Amino acid sequence: MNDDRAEKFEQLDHGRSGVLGLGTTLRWFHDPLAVMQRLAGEHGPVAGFRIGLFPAVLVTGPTEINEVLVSRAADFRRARAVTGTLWPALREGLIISEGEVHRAQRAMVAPLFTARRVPKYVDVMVARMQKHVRTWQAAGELDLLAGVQAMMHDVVAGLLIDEPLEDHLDVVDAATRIFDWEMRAMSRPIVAPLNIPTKRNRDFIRDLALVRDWAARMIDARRRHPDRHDDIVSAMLAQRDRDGAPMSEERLVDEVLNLWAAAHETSADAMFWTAYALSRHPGIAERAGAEVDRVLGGATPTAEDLAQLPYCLQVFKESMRLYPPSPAFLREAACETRIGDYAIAENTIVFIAPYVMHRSALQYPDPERFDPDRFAQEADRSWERLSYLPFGAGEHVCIGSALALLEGQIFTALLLGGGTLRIDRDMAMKLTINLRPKREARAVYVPRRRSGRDLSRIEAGEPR
Ligand code: HEM
Repeated sequence: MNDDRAEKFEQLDHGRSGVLGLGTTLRWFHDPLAVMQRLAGEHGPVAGFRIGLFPAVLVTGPTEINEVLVSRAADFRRARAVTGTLWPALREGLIISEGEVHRAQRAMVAPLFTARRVPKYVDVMVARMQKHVRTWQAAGELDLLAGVQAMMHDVVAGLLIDEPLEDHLDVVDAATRIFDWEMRAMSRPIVAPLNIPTKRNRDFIRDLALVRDWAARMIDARRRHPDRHDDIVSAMLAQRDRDGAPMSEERLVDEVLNLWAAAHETSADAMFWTAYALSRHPGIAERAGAEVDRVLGGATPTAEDLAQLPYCLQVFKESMRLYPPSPAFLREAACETRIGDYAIAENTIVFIAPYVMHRSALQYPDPERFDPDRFAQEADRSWERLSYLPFGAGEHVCIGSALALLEGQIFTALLLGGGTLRIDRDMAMKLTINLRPKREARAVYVPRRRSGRDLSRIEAGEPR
């Protein structure tokens, strides 16, 4: 333990074990979001419970979350249940690596995603998102989750490799199935190990080989012709560590898969919930739409325009408060330690739940209300550092947060530039690894009129 005063901390009650404790475990797999809310309501920011035989703790207070992720992070490692399940797909990339491997890899990749560098990617994001939003407008109706997932594959693949997605559709399909396999594996109590040849497992192994082979070819093409490409894979190839060595071939392939997985799933869910929140709050959509009209006047947004669209960014941030794409993430106590007032035994599973903290009245006045003004530039936002964690914190904090904020702001502007979505019912949420809608969300795209013109007909590049 990194603190030798352990004896003064309370023992955490994990409830009953064995068959008697089965109720919480079953409820957890049925509806983890509800169980988390209940546990935090009954026991406060550090709540003990059990998943099957394993002692677990739910951490939902800002100070206590900060202990786990930042100030006492050395006492907590990635949960082995997660790393074991995800290893075949993600291997030694950033998402599940730890220690020296993680630090070295992060030092190579982080410079590509700084707030100064990411505006370079705006044009790719705009072009690819605009194509999809226009298709929705033309169709008039869509399955919103499928729509944003396709859009974000296009965006993320376009950032990784500067080639048309249409030339790589088999790879996108395989990547989609790999990510689905991961989501499923993470949200089931029992999963058939990969060496059992179920159809799902055989498909997964085949898909993985296809995507890794594709990534290796993309890397090779960029290694042979460094001047022909300007994308993230080329930028990773050009990176050097402290000793001047490049990333190995294996690590590069791992990282392509890691970045694609990390960037795609979370971003697609963030776009889904933003569009959904706007559809349920027409007044806020109207206000953001007026900002878009004033600044863009129907033209395609550029990196310079984004500073003039603060309310679109506020909308996106508030959507990630109420609907954090990563509602809970996992750690495991690497030694005997403590969280808040409680002693924590080695190997205890630790759930960190921004979802619960973001909806707590202790942190946010009227927490269930969708109110982008919480994030207004002139508002007091001193709470943001500790109480708002859609991107996590500490050494594993999201490497793509600056990019994700741009994506969300651009998406909001593009969506509202042409109209707004209408979804006629409240969507229930479910937790996979991410926050997903429980059921299909059919959305109707309603074109908006500005100054007597039908915005859905305004083409890119029209003078403002
Ligand atoms: C709205 C979109 C996004 C959300 C909500 C999000 C959320 C998160 C969270 C909560 C973590 C930390 C998990 C933990 O501590 O266990 C994380 C890590 C990570 N994210 Fe994101 N993310 C988003 C977009 C992106 C994008 C666009 C990229 C790619 C450029 C990305 C790449 C990563 C990577 C590589 C990690 C692992 C970092 C490490 O452990 O060093 N994410 N993300």
